[in-house]
This record gives sequence, structure tokens and C-alpha cells, in this order.
Amino acid sequence: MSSKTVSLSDKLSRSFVLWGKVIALLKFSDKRLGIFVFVASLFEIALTLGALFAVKLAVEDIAQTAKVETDIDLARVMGSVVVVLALFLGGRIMHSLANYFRAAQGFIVSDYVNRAIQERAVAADLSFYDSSLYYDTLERARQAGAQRPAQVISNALNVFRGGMMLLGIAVVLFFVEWRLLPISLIAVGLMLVVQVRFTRQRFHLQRRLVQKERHASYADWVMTAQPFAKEIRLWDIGAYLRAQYMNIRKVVRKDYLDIERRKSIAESLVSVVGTLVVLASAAFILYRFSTGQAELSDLIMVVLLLVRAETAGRDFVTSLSKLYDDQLFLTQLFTFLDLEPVMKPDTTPKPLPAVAKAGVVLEDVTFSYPASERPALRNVSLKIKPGQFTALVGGNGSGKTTLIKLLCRLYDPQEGAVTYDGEDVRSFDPIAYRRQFSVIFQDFAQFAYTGRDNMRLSDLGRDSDAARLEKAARLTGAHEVLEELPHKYDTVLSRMFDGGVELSGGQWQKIALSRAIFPDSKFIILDEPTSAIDPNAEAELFDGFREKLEGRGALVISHRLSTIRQADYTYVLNNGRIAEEGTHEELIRQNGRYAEMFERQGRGYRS
Ligand SMILES: Nc1ncnc2c1ncn2[C@@H]1O[C@H](COP(=O)(O)OP(=O)(O)OP(=O)(O)O)[C@@H](O)[C@H]1O
Repeated sequence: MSSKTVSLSDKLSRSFVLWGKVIALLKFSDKRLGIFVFVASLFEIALTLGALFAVKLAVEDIAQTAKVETDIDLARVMGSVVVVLALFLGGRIMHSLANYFRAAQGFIVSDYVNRAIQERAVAADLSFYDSSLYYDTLERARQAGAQRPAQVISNALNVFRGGMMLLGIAVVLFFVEWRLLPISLIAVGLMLVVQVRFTRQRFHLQRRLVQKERHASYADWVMTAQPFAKEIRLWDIGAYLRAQYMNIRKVVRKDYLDIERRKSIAESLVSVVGTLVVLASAAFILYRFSTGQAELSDLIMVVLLLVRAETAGRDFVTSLSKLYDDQLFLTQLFTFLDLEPVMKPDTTPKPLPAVAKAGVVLEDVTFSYPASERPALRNVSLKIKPGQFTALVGGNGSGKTTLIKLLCRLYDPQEGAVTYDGEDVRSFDPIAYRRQFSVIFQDFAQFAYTGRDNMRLSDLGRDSDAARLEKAARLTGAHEVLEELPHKYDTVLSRMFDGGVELSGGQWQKIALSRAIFPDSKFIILDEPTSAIDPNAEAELFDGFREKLEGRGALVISHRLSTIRQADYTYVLNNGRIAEEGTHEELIRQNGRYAEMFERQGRGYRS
């Protein structure tokens, strides 16, 4: 098979893929509106072509009458004019109606596509965030904006409408003057080739520039987003970031402009050809009319058809090229929507025990992050028993947060197992399993919602339990923070919205702690929960902490040994391995890392 044949079949299959994606997008649409657009477009085409035909008939009629009668029947002529205008007007009204239905369809598709993106994003495994493919697909799908799916639908319908109109014109032209058909088809074909060729080049360029453009949008985000605002001003790095952004944009712009320049030249040449075709066709039909081979009505009809064909051809080709432009968006959208979570619920998940007895156990677990070859945890074994206060200490990067992520099944280990009351946690439904834990991470979420919402989001099932919410808030000191605010628990905790307030780091930590305490979970996991909280508040929180657990198990990560020394059992993690374990007294007696940390912190306080 020649390479030419392969590339042609390649092109065809790519075309089919594109249309397959457009049709797939229609599954998010309203079927009724789709039918309305279809019918209105058909009427528009029929009425427009009918109007051209009516012109021809009216001219023929007038010419015929003029031959036999000296006086022209004005009423008859006016009647024909009214029919022609009514048909044109009908076509315009149908055009506007189709546009309205198309816009309505666009809104619906956009909203449903965005909902599907959100659904997929929330259901995706946490590990997707470790992959740049995820960012490429999600970011692109999101950055395209809420209106992008609407544009795709609009472009697809314009292609359909333009195509039908061109087909209608071709059929009428065939009957009126078939000799003009091939030359007109060549002109439209040329326009099509140029548009598709350059759109494809732009598509490949977009793909090549994905990473570069992401760097540019990151720099743009850093310069404008609130989390960076303080440091950008303090270090005066605005100009540095702007230069970074502009350097990338310069390269990107140059590549795009290169394509646009060549496209403009090609388009101008095609326009010259198109104008020549219209001119030659008009000259041809004029010649036939002057030599008596064509009627005046044919001359008028052909000129009107050519003018109409020029506009329809341009619309059709432009929409088709825009649709090809949408291909990258569609590819990324569907790649993203097709991402399947690895941690899918088992078809027959085991029921979770009503009362946890043995607790959660890590059995000889080794784990590496997807993008990393070095294990973050090696042969780790650890137990968290119900009703017990277990502590985890270790230096930065020793694997403490990773261990929590495995406990809650945000990741699965490559070796060993995590068990819950003796059962491998992979046998449970992941969502139901995660509900056994309430966790506060170091980088907990600060929602721009009210104080109440910020706490109750961890257990929406307990929504109406205001007393329980207040109890959780009192335990952490969040109650005192919220009571001071203008709308108390119902104050929005962000300046992003009117009437919102900004909390301090420690105040936020109290809110997040209450969020962890509020749910009806079996285990509480706190990752450095008091790093920003003042010593008095911390002492209050951990005073009688075991009783506050109300039978729940707790795992607390902390660098403050005043907190850790109250634990029933402590694990010391070093470089991904459990280096030491035992009660406070046992660990002091071991005279290892723990004892050294304890001694160092104690010395700090004494001196
Ligand atoms: N998403 C990730 N992808 C790849 N590597 C990661 C990821 N998250 C953490 N790591 C790596 O895993 C190791 C353990 O990180 P982890 O966050 O568990 O440490 P930690 O003990 O909680 O540290 P710290 O006390 O500083 O919070 C580190 O070397 C870190 O670079």
C-alpha cells in the first residue's frame, strides 16, 4: 500500500474520530432542542432557496407578460414581490429561531459537560494529581472555559447548516446551469483545503506548546492570586515573574503568528480565485443571455445563487475549521472523562464492621508515589487501636503524611497490606471505608464558606446536629473564635465575599480541628494539628484527650513532645522506616532518636 493511501485513510479516520467526538458531546444535549434546531435550519434553507426560485418565476412571468401585453399588471408584479419578500423574511426568521435554539442547546451542553468534568475530577484517585497527564487533561478541559462546549455545538450546527445550504444551492444550480457547478465546487473545495490545512497545523502546535503554555499560565496565576500576594510585594519579584511570562509568551506568539501569516497569504489567494470564479460564472451566463441561450430569469437566478453560495461557502468552511480547532479540547475532554479511578468500589464490597475491635493495621507496607522511584515508606508495620491515642513522630520527609494517606486509602501500597479489623481494606467500598476516619491534614482546606459549613462539611449526614457541632467547636476553641464574628457561626470565612472575615492561621486550625472532631467516625487522624495554635489552647485540647475521643482511636502527628508524651503508644519514623516504637517511658529508656528529640526540646525550654 502506498504511503499516500495510508495518509488519506489516516485523514479519513481522523475526521470520523472528530465527528464521533462531536456526536458523543451531543449526549449532554437536550434532544428536543436538537430537533428544533434541525427543523428550523431545514426550513431556513428551503425558504431561502424558495425565495430565489420565486425571483426566477416572477422574472419569467414579467418577461412573458411583457411579450404579449403592452401594459404590465402592477398588482401581479407587487404580488410576486410580496411572495419573494415573505419567503426571504421567513428564511431570516427561521435563521434567528435556529440561532436561539442553538444558543439554548449550547448553555445546556456547557453546564452538563462541566458537571461531568466536576464529577470525574472528584471521583478521580488522588494519585491522578501526581501525574502531568492529569494536569494536561483537566487543566485544558477547565481552562477552555464554561462556554467552550457551547461553541463546539454551535460550530457543528453551523457546519451542518452551511453544508445543507451549499447542497441546496448546488442542486438548484445544477438545474439552472449545470455547467457552472464544477467550477463553483472547486472554489469551495480550495477554501476548505486551506482552512483545514492551517487548522491542523495549529492543532499540532497547540499540542507541542501545552507544557510551555502551562508555565505561562502558572506565572500569570502567581502574579495575580492571593496566596502569593504578600511575598511578591515583599521580595519585589513582580518584574521577574512578568519577564518569565513574557519570555514564554514571546516564543508561543511567534509560533502562532507564523502559522497565521501563512494562512492569511493562502486565504487571500483563495479569495482571488473565488472572486475570479464568480466573475467568470457571471460572464459566462451573461454571454449565454446575450446570445439568447439563457433567459433573463436564469441570469438573475445564477447571480443570486453565486452571491449566496459565496456566503454559505465561507460560513461552512469557517465553522468546519473552527470545529477542527475544537479537536484538541474534545480530545482532552474525553480523555479526561474516560479516566477510570483505580480504586473503584468492588462489585461486591464487604460490609464494614459496626464496631471496630482490632483497629487499622499497616502490615509490612512499602509504598512509592507513582512518579517516584524511591519508596516513601519501607516495610512499615503499625497499629491504631480503638480508644487509644497513638502518636507518630519523625523528621521532615520521613513519610508521616504518606502513612496517613495509605491508612485512609487515598493510595494503595505496592507491597504489604492495610487491614481494618483483619480484612484487607481493598475489600471495602473506598468511600464507606474513608468515612471511618476523620482527618485533618497539615494543609487542610480553608473553604470560603461560613464557619458552620467549614466544620460540618466533614459529615453532612449530621447536618442538623447543632449541639454536636457546638460541642466540637468548644473542644478546640473554635467556638470562642466564631462567637466574636459579626454573624457568629454563620460568618463567611473569606474576604472573597461581602461581609466575610479573614482568620489567623491558628484560628483556622481550630476550625479545621473541629471539622475533624465533628463526624461520627471511628478514628481521628491529626497531622500536626496544633502547629499554629498557642500553647494554652493546645494544652486545653489535649487535656483529657483520651476521654474526648469517646472510644474512638486517634493517630496524632506532632513535633511537640508535650503533646506526644501523653500518647499511649508512639512510633518514630525515619527515612520511611519505623525506627523506634513503644510507650513514652520505653522510648526514653531506649535512649534513641525519641529520647534525643525529647532531651533537645526540654533543653530548649529549660535554658
Ligand atoms: N505526591 C507526591 N509525589 C511524589 N513524592 C511525594 C509526594 N508527596 C510526598 N512525596 C515524597 O514522599 C516523602 C515523604 O513525604 P511526607 O509528606 O509523607 O513526609 P512527612 O513526614 O509528612 O514530612 P513533613 O514533616 O515535612 O510534613 C518525601 O520525600 C516527599 O518528597
